[in-house]
Amino acid sequence: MVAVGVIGSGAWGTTLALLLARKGISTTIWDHRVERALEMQRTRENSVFLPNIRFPDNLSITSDIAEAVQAKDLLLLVTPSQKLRENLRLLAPYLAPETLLVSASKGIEITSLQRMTEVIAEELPDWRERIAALSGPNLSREVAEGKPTAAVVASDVPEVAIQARTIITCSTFRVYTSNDVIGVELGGALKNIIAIAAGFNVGLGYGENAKAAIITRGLAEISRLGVAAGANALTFAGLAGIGDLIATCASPLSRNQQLGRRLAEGEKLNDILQSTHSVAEGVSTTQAALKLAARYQVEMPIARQLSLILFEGLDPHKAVPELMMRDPKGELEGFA
Ligand SMILES: NC(=O)c1ccc[n+]([C@@H]2O[C@H](COP(=O)([O-])OP(=O)(O)OC[C@H]3O[C@@H](n4cnc5c(N)ncnc54)[C@H](O)[C@@H]3O)[C@@H](O)[C@H]2O)c1
Ligand SMILES: O=P(O)(O)OC[C@H](O)CO
Repeated sequence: MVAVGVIGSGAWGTTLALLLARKGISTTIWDHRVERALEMQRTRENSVFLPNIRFPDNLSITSDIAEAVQAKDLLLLVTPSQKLRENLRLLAPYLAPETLLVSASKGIEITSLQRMTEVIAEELPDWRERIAALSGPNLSREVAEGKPTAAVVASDVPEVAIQARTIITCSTFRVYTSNDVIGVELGGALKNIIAIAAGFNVGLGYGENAKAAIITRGLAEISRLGVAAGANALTFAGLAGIGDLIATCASPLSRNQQLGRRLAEGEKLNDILQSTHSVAEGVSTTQAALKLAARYQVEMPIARQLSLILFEGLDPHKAVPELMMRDPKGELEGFA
């Protein structure tokens, strides 16, 4: 029988655990805090991130990392991206040689500028050939409620992507495979920057034209950096690219979009971050993306203006005209 461990019990880790358990897979979800694990065991729900969605009986919750990791066919790594490395170090002693490692986190490690699968490969070199990344337009609440959703799992090793797809796919969650790990991971991470910008659009009361411009010019920015980093440009026309941009820029369920809206409405970044347990990956990804953009010498004007607003106090009302009045350009400049 297939057994899966899920490292990280936020909204997405819990949702993926629910999907797998509902499919009949023996699933163990790990929370790094004993008291939260005990509470979920007792109440059989994740009242913080997914209230009123009951856990199936074959979903176990633990704060014992060995129990979550030992004898698993697949481990889903779903921590905030800046916390992945420390968790890999914690789980490494218990990992079986045949376990597949699938990252479902969407971010870039700010200290190393590595994608999540690069962090995994560096920390766990013996599992190099067993790593994959899962991404796509996957707002957790909709997935947990069983609404039809599609995603993509990418690996350098085709059989690994296929094995992961077989384990994760179910009647409400259709998983495609890809061999473009760079594109799938960068699409998922970088769209969070654009989702924050889309939140500004909501908060500032701009309309649908502006939203469409943010999505399409955001896609141009993501694609420029992605291709320079080695991704296949076509990946950004797929689920991990435009697909995820549409979902997060359109839906008020997106935490990154919510953060942008609240900033535009006058709240301070630190106050917003302190007011929530949820991770808005776009904040750290904006910093990481601009460093990568400098490395690859590509322009990311939306990310740059967002960074000035987030970290240097630029007034969003000034940021937008500055963005609009940059040097005129051809639409496809920077691609050829
Ligand atoms: N929520 C979604 O809809 C969704 C969908 C796809 C991908 N993701 C990605 O999944 C990742 C996790 O997001 P989420 O939405 O599940 O989280 P969340 O924002 O709902 O909650 C954060 C989680 O991180 C945990 N955490 C904090 N510090 C930790 C540590 N040191 N070690 C382990 N866990 C720690 C918290 O306990 C909490 O469970 C992010 O990279 C996110 O972008 C989220
Ligand atoms: O809520 P967000 O903004 O972290 O987005 C969640 C998912 O990444 C959507 O695909």
